Amino acid sequence: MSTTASGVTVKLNTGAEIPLLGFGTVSEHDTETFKLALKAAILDAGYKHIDTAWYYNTEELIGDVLEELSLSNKIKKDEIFITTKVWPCFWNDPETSLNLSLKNLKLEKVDLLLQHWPVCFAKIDDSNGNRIPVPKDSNNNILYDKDGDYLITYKKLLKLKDSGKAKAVGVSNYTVQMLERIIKETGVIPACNQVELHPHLPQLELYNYCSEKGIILEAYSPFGSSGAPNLKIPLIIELAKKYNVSSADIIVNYCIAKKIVVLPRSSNIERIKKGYALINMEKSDVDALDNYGSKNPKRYIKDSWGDNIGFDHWN
Ligand SMILES: NC(=O)C1=CN([C@@H]2O[C@H](COP(=O)(O)OP(=O)(O)OC[C@H]3O[C@@H](n4cnc5c(N)ncnc54)[C@H](OP(=O)(O)O)[C@@H]3O)[C@@H](O)[C@H]2O)C=CC1
Ligand SMILES: O=C1O[C@H](CO)[C@@H](O)[C@@H]1O
Repeated sequence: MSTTASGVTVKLNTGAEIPLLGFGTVSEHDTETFKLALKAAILDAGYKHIDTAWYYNTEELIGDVLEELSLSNKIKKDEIFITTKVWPCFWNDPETSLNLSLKNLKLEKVDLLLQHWPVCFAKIDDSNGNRIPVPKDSNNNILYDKDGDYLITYKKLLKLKDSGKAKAVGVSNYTVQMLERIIKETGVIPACNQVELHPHLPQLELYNYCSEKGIILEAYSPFGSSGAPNLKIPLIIELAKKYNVSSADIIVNYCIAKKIVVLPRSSNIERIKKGYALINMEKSDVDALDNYGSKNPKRYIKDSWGDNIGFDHWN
């Protein structure tokens, strides 16, 4: 067993290993800060998994860093597990989205391709021919495609897997009901479902369903997103004292103990270099964290298109 969180893996239903710790790549910073953070994550903290998306506008920077590190023989590109995602404005042509991502990333294939949200936006290009990520009318209302269906996107993703450009395909922001529908209609179980998940939102019903079906759950916004509010939860601070680690280590290990892929983000080089300690968290502590979040569920990512999915806990 590895002694650092970056070395622990779990098997996808394709048979491929996925590292349980992945580097989140939403960025609120300039391009140089982002690249330095990513280099520290790979070279100092030993990250072997990067989570990105066409929507984040960081794919090209990731591609540059991977190219630089591989040309200087510091890494081999195929040692790093790469996930990218198809945004809802590409719901009906995910191949276009994947091709753009591969060009940005300077790769021939990705390890995992996810449908980013089970919603379908209208396809509108700007005057330069670039797809508008979130199309809106003059009243600022999002324009959905009335003929859209997330099942169509999933079926097209399965074809992309057959083409070899995506080694595995999965979904993101799916409910149990949505998973049941795509599995019933296609007979194919997605490799993973990436959702908001942390001790304030343990998603136990989804966790039990995915465990039973062999779908790997991935936890986004583990720290509660910008400002990391989850690090201040009293129970987490208490457990950090008990194990003599940081609050961030407790959240990462809560996920690892449950075999949930965890995707923290940071731009702070010192923090990134430190990585996350791997601890043997007692089951009673994992259960206590589950219990905390089940009693006080809190969702931090409240994108308005989530309304269409029927997410609860918008408090
Ligand atoms: N599929 C989807 O729809 C979604 C996927 N994601 C994925 O999940 C990733 C992570 O989620 P995200 O919402 O970005 O946020 P996180 O929950 O990872 O939190 C990021 C924040 O935590 C801070 N932080 C990190 N470590 C520490 C620490 N040790 N002490 C104090 N503060 C800390 C960071 O600040 P600092 O930079 O200063 O360290 C930053 O402000 C994304 O980057 C993306 O890859 C996210 C949202 C939706
Ligand atoms: O993946 C995602 O990141 C953004 C910002 O958190 C969110 O809108 C999207 O689902």
